[in-house]
Amino acid sequence: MVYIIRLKNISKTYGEGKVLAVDNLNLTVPPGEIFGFLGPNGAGKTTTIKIMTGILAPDTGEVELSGIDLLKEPLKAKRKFGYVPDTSEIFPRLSGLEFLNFVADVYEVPAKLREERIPPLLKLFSLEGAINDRIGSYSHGMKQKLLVIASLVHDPDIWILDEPMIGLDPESSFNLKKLMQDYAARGKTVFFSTHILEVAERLCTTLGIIKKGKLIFTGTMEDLKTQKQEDKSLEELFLELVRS
Ligand SMILES: Nc1ncnc2c1ncn2[C@@H]1O[C@H](COP(=O)(O)OP(=O)(O)OP(=O)(O)O)[C@@H](O)[C@H]1O
Repeated sequence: MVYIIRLKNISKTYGEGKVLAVDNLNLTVPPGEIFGFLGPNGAGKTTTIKIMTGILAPDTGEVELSGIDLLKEPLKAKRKFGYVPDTSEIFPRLSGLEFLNFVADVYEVPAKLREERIPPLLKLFSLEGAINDRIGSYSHGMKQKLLVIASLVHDPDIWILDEPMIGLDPESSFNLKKLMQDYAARGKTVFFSTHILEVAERLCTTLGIIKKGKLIFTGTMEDLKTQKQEDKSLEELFLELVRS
């Protein structure tokens, strides 16, 4: 089996070892999946995503993205993914377009490809009219959409999003979900965290559930129903799992 994302024995503590945020986590994702990462508040989702994207170093363990060891070859591995963080704090003095060009410069995206990729995304998220305005004047949702577009300028193999639907209006949220599906249909991989279980149930091809830093389930919705021997909604099964 070929995996595009592989986390091996990842552990992470905060506060000089007092808080065990991620506890010996193992996770693999094959290409072409839409992987939904679920778990209660404080379960370790953001910490795992920050480790997966090289923002935080794990105490122990290995991260492999597209076959590249993130800890040994960070720059090479970081080219493989686009990342949408759970905060939308971006340079307030830059215009939206300056920010997108800055990101495209970092990833060395040629002008021709920028011209191909950026305008359709601006149109999709209705940002064309604001693209020359300073980011400081944007609403939370507009910043979020700009970050989504920025994460795709280099057309990465892996798209990692932390709580991406928060603050998006219904149309933008719909467009984002469609974009995720189109992306996976091209054989690429989407990994995102969410608390919106209806979205996860409809959109994800694989689910991962984390509780107190441990992965307590990975598989399809069907696998979850089989494991629990119950034909219930994801919401009901999820609550049963995390309460037990
Ligand atoms: N910088 C930090 N310093 C100390 N503890 C932290 C820090 N960041 C996270 N934690 C703790 O680590 C644990 C995991 O947090 P994390 O943010 O990864 O969870 P999460 O699943 O993303 O939660 P949420 O759904 O609320 O966003 C929690 O107990 C949290 O309080």
